[in-house]
Amino acid sequence: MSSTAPAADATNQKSPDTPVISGPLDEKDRPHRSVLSSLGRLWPYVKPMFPRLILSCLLAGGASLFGLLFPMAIRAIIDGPIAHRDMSAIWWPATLLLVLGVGEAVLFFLRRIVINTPAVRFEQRMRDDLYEKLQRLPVAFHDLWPAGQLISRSASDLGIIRRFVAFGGVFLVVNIATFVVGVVLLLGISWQLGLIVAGLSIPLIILCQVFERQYKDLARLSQDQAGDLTTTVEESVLGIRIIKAFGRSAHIGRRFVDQALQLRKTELDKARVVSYLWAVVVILPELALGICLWLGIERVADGAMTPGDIVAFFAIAMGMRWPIESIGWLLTEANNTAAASDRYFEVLDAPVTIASPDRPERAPGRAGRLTFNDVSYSFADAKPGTPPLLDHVDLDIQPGETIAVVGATGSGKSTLTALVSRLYDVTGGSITLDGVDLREFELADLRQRVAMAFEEPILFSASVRENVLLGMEGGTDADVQQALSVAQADFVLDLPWGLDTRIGEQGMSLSGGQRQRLALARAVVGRPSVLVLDDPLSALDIHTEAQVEAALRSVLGSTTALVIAHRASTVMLADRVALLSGGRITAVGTHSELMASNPDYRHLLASDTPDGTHPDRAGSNHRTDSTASADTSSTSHRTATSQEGAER
Ligand SMILES: Nc1ncnc2c1ncn2[C@@H]1O[C@H](COP(=O)(O)OP(=O)(O)OP(=O)(O)O)[C@@H](O)[C@H]1O
Repeated sequence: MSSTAPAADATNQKSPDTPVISGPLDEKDRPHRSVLSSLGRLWPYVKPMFPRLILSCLLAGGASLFGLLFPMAIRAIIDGPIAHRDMSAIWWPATLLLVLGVGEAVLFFLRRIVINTPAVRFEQRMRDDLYEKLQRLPVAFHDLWPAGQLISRSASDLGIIRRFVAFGGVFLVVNIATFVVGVVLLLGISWQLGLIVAGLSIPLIILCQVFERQYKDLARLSQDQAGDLTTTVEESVLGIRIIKAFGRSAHIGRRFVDQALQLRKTELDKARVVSYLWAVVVILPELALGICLWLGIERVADGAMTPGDIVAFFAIAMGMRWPIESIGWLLTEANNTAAASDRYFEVLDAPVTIASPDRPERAPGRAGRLTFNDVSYSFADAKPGTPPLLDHVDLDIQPGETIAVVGATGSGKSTLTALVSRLYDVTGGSITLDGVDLREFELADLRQRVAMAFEEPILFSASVRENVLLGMEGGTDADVQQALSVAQADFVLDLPWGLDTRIGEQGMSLSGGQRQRLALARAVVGRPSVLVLDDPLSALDIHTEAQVEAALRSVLGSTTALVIAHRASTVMLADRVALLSGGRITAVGTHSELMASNPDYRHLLASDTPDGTHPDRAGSNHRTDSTASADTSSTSHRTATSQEGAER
């Protein structure tokens, strides 16, 4: 056995360099970043489109400059042909006006053309990276993150970021540049009046800093609240049957309304802060222009300025109003984008704690000996000091052997089986497959060797064939049909379009038992070395279960299997049974040995007939003994709950 796998501590005391998986952080736990630093993190995505962004800035800047030069042409008309009553000289400033007007429109049009495609690609690359990261992040991450938070990050947040990078950011740069160029032009016309307008920048800078401090937190809060709202909508859509069956629409509706009201309050707080900013941003230029008008008229009267000067000055100053006023709105967008960027990178920065090793083991063959060596496991969010859920578990499963894991509800059976395909990694000890630590396999390779079927069968919005193969390379219709036959799921061949019938969400409705059998077919289709069955037959009636088990035996004869069993009928599939109790495997033996010798096991699998035989199984040719096929006392509960969840 290779020994390069990392040794892990069996307790919940994490070493300082263990990457920690956490859910969305509270505000107090988040690192504080300035808006610039949050926006700066977008650079790797912005970089490929940077030349286009520069071009876009130049085009928008050129258009704004044309706008600013407009008044200069008017000044030339007033102080030239009009003042000298010489209309023959009007043609060139008039032509200039026309060129400037058409040029401004053409440049704005070109700017849009130049930036549209790269902006859409930019958003797509960010979304692809987020999706790819979500696929690589371990199940422990997804356990802790509400789906709505992830959906909102990959949808609305990315829209906010794209709009700012392609539009808001460009105009923030262009409008600041327009302000600077405008001030230079004004200083050229009259340095005294120009200084008054230039002085605007001082209160504006102070104001922006105060605004940033107040607004960014609110922007973040509102995006988080929108994520929570998305989670509520998602849960109520997925759980609509439960909500309706319990008549809880009003209750869930109230929860939604409460959250929506919180979001509304935050949006109103944002609007309040923005309105203060806007009020000042709009008033400041008006004040400056008022002062300039008063002084300007005096200067024209004194002959220090021509009428053309004053008209040009005010036309330029008026042209600068929008760039100044829009700074308020653009700062709002910058803050929204910074908050969205923080939210995006929180997911991208999350550690991928379960990954392929640098030099994976390429052990051939499929003997399938599965060994748990002193395995411990604690959930990442378990309180420090709580005992591990699994504690020093030792179990050796021979190639081709089927072991049933039996234990009380919540004893850790599902967690134990999830360790086999590294949905979670052991926190102590190791699991080996044919002597190789699971952490030394390439993940894709491991998950080809180990297949799982869960009690809650998830089907995707796709055809039967796609659901069974789930991307398995080289899978043929013959493979699918064989797997369907093992899982007793041939019923799909009678569906309207056979293997092409769309099922899953928005597809053909299937019953819970039918879905479980399809999920089982998915598990067996790849002929894995190890099959992990997490109570995948719980929704089947006993007759169908017996048929599936009979068909499964042909597969299990050559496949190592770990089967979670809640009822004796499922235990019947196994060669041996392992009892999980208090985090440990406390007994291993055949069903009859444990029934005879272990009171805990007897208690868990208590028979429902006086002689221990199930009425439907007595006399059948299953591997059985006098106590074998009885359903457990917990069966009715399990079946009820699984039907509640699974039957459609
Ligand atoms: N992601 C998680 N984070 C923290 N605790 C968890 C998580 N998932 C499960 N648990 C807890 O771990 C314990 C074992 O859960 P597990 O699903 O493995 O039990 P089980 O034996 O399969 O139960 P059942 O028979 O009801 O399916 C439970 O107490 C459960 O609440």
